[in-house]
Amino acid sequence: MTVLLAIGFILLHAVLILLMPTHAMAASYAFLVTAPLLAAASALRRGLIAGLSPAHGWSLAALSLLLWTLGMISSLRLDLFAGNSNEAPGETMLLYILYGVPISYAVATVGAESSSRVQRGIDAILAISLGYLYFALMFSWTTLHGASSARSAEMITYMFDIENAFLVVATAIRLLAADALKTRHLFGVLTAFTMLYALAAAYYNHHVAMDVAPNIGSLYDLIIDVPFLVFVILAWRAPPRVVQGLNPSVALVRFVRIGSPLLLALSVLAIALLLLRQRFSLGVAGVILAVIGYGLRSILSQVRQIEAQDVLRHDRTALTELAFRDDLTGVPNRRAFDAAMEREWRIAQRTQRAIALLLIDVDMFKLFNDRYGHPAGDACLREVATVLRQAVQRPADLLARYGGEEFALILPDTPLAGAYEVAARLCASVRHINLQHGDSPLGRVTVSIGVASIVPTIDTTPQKLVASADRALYEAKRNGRNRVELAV
Ligand SMILES: Nc1nc2c(ncn2[C@@H]2O[C@H](COP(=O)(O)OP(=O)(O)OP(=O)(O)O)[C@@H](O)[C@H]2O)c(=O)[nH]1
Repeated sequence: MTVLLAIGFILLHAVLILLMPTHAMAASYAFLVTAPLLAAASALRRGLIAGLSPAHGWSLAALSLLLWTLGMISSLRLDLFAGNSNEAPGETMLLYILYGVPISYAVATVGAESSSRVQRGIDAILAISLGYLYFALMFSWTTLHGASSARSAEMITYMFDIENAFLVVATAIRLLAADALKTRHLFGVLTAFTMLYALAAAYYNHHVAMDVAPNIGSLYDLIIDVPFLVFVILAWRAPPRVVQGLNPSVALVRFVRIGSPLLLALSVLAIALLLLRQRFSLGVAGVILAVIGYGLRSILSQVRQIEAQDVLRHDRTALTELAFRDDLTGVPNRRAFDAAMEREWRIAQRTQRAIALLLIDVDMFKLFNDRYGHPAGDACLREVATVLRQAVQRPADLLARYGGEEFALILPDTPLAGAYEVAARLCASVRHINLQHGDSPLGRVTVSIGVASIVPTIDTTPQKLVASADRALYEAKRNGRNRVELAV
């Protein structure tokens, strides 16, 4: 439907030029102003549909198109009401040039790394400076009344060529590296538009305006309608399949995401360098601004990267903590026990010092659960863990929940006698909290502890230490519970 309307638009444009030869200029201007206005309206509409981040890009596209429309209106005013005869009046040329600034800003900022306010502020300052430098460069070749010579008019045409080529490359790179469909749609439309516009403008500026038809009102004007109408058609519909199917490589996406904010600084630098010959101090100021803008942006990017790394490191530490901690009791879990045992065993092997292991089991815990319920059982385990943790004194000792109602304590550099002392203290500590247990002979919660200690040799393993402590624990249970037994 939009395609048919666009064809109708062009046909009507042609028919009116042919039917009204005396008013061809006015008739043609009406179409040349309407076409970019329609494109701006369709960009705004798409922005409203797309929502947030790309909306900002669509609004910038609309602003670009409006600036271009103003350029055409300015040309209309001069041609129809001021009897202009110069091809390159400054005001009109400037508006055409400024049209590229919002698109450049969109290329630099949409979906890019510039999410902080300061970064966006720097981008905005650079974009405005870019506009001002364009302005200065433009008025070094022309005045409000027009270019002083054919050479100056030609220079302005080249400036358009450079700007248009730059916009094609910039939008195409963003299209190729857009990972989100909405961003891809935005830059897909902008790439198609800037390409067609660059071709149309180059043909019109170099061939039509210079040689065959210097004034508006010829059939050549239809060429100018085309890019804007294509913009309307593409922005009106949902993204076509070819755009949906693009699948950029992660490396390219990252490169462009990080690099695109630098585009503005580089553009300011390029225009400032061009200005150096005509307006030296302004050119130098532009170069300095570009360098400072680039530097500040890089610093801010690095600050954000370091912040992100800090958050990651913090999260990783928290995750590791979680992975090695028992949820219920807060003491290290079985995984942490295994790692610690491995580590301490190797140290003991190297130093030839004894390593002791205590296996601590809550007595008649099944009956406790049955009588008081599972939640009360959980609370009991938490309390026992707290008491055990408090009773462990050396920093190198590691208390862990071994499984179920069983805890384990690794005591590096501890012979059997010392380990027995610790076990007896733990046993007494649990008894002294006086946690009621109606089905236990003592009427309160107690623990049994099996103790083993080994000086590791070539043919012993940590598993042997665990098995010895386990046998001792079994003995403690068999001998009446609430007691410590040593492995023989
Ligand atoms: N509430 C609670 N109970 C648990 C948890 N883990 C294991 N248990 C229970 O602990 C009980 C252990 O029972 P048993 O292995 O028969 O040992 P016991 O009843 O303590 O008997 P003895 O060890 O011979 O004194 C089982 O009923 C398990 O369901 C836990 O995280 N919370």
